[in-house]
Amino acid sequence: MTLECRNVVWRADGRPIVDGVSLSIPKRGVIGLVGPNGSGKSSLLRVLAGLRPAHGGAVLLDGQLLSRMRRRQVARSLAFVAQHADTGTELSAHEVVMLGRTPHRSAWAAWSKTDDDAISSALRQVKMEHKAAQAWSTLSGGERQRVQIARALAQKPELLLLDEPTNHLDIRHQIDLLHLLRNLECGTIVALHDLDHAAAFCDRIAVITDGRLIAEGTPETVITPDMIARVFGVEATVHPPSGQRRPRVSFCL
Ligand SMILES: Nc1ncnc2c1ncn2[C@@H]1O[C@H](COP(=O)(O)OP(=O)(O)OP(=O)(O)O)[C@@H](O)[C@H]1O
Repeated sequence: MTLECRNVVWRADGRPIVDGVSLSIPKRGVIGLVGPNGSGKSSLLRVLAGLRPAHGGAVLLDGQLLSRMRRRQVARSLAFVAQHADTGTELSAHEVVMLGRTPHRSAWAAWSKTDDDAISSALRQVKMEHKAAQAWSTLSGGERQRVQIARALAQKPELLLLDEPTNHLDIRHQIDLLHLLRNLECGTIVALHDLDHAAAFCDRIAVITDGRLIAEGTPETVITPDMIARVFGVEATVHPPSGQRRPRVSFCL
């Protein structure tokens, strides 16, 4: 299954926030979406997830217009983890992850072993089994983030869209999560601020600024001093650590 947007435009208050973006998310591999604050990353991900209707262009899921598909059908294929995902405060962590099974269940179906296995596996993947019974409202920011990722994994998506999933996580959990994403058997697009993480874990990098996609390619071709200066206005050098291929950024502070 692939997700593709063609010349997509999304406006707010008449202003183009996503401005003619064309991008393909293949069925395997991780695309890192990078760009400055307010450049349109979250807006693009929401349009790709079908949560905001595009004002121009088209979003296609396996060649079909996403806007014509039923929400449930979309949710069986595609999971989205928002930047500040919240949920009912009365729920436990386990119950939040159970929500991920909703697209696969009918209202009258009994809870199945497949559902249970998907939830246990998702909690295990984000290392949150030990907190499964704890109330959502009492979890830390990083724990909530990991539970939301488990909810998306329990959905068993073929495509996963994540908006800055590492932003509440300590460095150990950031690295664990990025390894996890890289090893998933689904196509993934992930908005990231850390250029080194994007370079180290993503197969391709898409750069967005002022709502426009200005570069897309392998980390080696995209993460360059010129791009960093042009897009972020920061001077940097870029070298792979010895014996490695992927770029590593040093900012001139
Ligand atoms: N519903 C809306 N109404 C008005 N402006 C909006 C709306 N949604 C987004 N914007 C504006 O669009 C721009 C892009 O926002 P978006 O959240 O997509 O950026 P981002 O690249 O994800 O930023 P960040 O890195 O800070 O999370 C911002 O200037 C934001 O204020």
